[in-house]
Amino acid sequence: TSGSVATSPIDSSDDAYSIPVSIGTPAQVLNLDLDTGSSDLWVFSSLTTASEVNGQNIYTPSKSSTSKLVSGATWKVKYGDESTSSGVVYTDKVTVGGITASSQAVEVAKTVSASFTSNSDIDGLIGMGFDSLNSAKPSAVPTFFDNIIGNLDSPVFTADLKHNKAGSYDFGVIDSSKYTGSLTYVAVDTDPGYWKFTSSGYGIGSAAFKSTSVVGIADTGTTLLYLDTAIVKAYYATVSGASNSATYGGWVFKCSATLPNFVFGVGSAKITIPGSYINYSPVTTGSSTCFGGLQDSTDIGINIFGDVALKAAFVVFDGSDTPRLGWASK
Ligand SMILES: CC(C)(C)S(=O)(=O)N[C@@H](Cc1ccccc1)C(=O)N[C@@H](Cc1c[nH]c[nH+]1)C(=O)N[C@@H](CC1CCCCC1)C(O)(O)C(F)(F)C(=O)NCCN1CCOCC1
Repeated sequence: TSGSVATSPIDSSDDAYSIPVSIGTPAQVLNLDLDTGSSDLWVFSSLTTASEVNGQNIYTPSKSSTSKLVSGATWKVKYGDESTSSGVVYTDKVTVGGITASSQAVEVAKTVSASFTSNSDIDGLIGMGFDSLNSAKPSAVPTFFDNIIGNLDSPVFTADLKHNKAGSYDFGVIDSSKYTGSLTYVAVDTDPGYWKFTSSGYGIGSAAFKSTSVVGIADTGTTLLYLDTAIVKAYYATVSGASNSATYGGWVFKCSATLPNFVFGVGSAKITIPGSYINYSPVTTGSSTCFGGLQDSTDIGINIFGDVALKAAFVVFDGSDTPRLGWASK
């Protein structure tokens, strides 16, 4: 089997990309953030503290004839941006892009942190990282991808994220109409559970490409591109008036600045991020100071090829026995 689901940016800054997910019988449709940087499928629910729900769609297990409580199971996740959620676990029928996992662990939130409450565009997450990152106790529960992979024509899902318009996630098929040229594959290190790979270098604008190994994760759940200090400094050295602002917690520049393209290498292939993608957004609405889409990864401790990078490419997440990532331009 194979399937495809449209994914849309939740806002004009492409802060995150959500997909409609059907849960239960009859179907309850929630908009979940497909996140390759984590491995919990969790949802706002009828069990979520009422004061912490603000406009999100909720999953009500008691209204589903196929829901089952997983006795004694609990979960708790904390994300890089310090947001948290926790609760209990049900199993239920989950369908994404026409593909159904008949008994998917659905982690039902009893409590969520303020940043989730304030984001009415996201009703939860569907983690597509490796199972080692799953937070359920006393034992981890499989991801949606893990549950369907055996039924897929090919053990893959692909990401075709776009700037300010709908893209798609496909499951079980690599649609060659969605990219140009050929796919270049790189190995994935699944420790500790991210889609971690080594980029072969970078180029700034028309400057010569610098061959150097850059280890990072392909993370659909992270908005920006986070790389080593040296690369980030070299990039913003070409942007007159750019500075690393303590006030705004990162590199900023005049919104009118012309930004050079940023190229990253994957094996012998090169992915070009248009300079315009590196103008993330004004630091506050209406400001003429803009925050960069490329930021320093030092405080994170790992380089992250987030949506700013991913939306410049077509990416194959290959979950075969030897996991790998395929990259192509588009
Ligand atoms: C808010 C913002 C200025 C636009 S942002 O650029 O910070 N964007 C957020 C995502 C977002 C978009 C829209 C609204 C709200 C939040 C962002 O990029 N957050 C990253 C920032 C980060 C990463 N690392 C350090 N900082 C993050 O936490 N991403 C996680 C998913 C997010 C969580 C908040 C809600 C949206 C989805 C993530 O899963 O991709 C992750 F990989 F970064 C992460 O935290 N993975 C957690 C893995 N743990 C390891 C231990 O076992 C449990 C799982």
